[in-house]
Amino acid sequence: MSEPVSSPPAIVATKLTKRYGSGNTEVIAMQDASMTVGSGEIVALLGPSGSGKSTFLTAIGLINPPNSGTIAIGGSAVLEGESARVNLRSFRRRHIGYVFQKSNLIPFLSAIENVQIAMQLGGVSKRASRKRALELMDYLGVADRADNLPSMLSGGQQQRVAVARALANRPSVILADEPTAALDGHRGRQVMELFAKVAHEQASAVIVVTHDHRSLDVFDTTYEMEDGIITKSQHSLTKVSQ
Ligand SMILES: Nc1ncnc2c1ncn2[C@@H]1O[C@H](COP(=O)(O)OP(=O)(O)OP(=O)(O)O)[C@@H](O)[C@H]1O
Repeated sequence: MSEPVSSPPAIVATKLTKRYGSGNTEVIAMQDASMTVGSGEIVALLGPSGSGKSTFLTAIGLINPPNSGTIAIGGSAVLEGESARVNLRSFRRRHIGYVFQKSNLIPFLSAIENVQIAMQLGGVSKRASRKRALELMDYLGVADRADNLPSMLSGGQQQRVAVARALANRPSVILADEPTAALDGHRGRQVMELFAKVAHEQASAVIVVTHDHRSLDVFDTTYEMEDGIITKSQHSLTKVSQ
């Protein structure tokens, strides 16, 4: 009998290093940062302000390449240092859902159009994209604001629309940078639980940068970042060994 073929981890980041500036103003924002995330795994990345969390996440999101190190997604080498091995824009659109600290919605499109456009750019019809957008917005409690412009929504509502947009294409990788900062405790918890559900049910790999220690129980693994260096935290070691 043949052995089952095991699929490669969804994300393998190896020894990522990023410097900003040079000479006196040089900052090493990330140093030899490595992380492997499996399909269906949800990971928290904690750490003080300025420790390099956004630098790491934007590197994995193919937005802000590292100076050195490699990133493989779904078993394919995508970035080797600053060199792209794929067309980053189309790869990002197909495989990565990103939630920024600020919602970054397109101001002249309605909330639902902001979610739909992510799907329509990939060839999904207007009708099908509207149906999925409404389902996601309903789940996130913003369906009643579907036809409003972002400027008519609260910060928390805008962020929930941004989460719906990130999930729209069922990406294999979801990256979220403090997605619950603008939400109250209850909504924040719901969003974290939604990410966990998406990870476990759609087999997406999810990395969430968070300061919210109240929701750490939803994560499979927890990493900490300090002065650009990433380590696996005791919390996740305890959880794995339970
Ligand atoms: N574009 C940039 N130019 C110069 N330095 C930068 C730039 N972006 C980030 N840095 C520096 O790199 C370091 C890491 O920043 P980063 O934003 O990754 O940290 P962070 O952990 O995400 O912080 P926060 O929790 O406050 O968002 C900091 O010292 C920051 O000042």
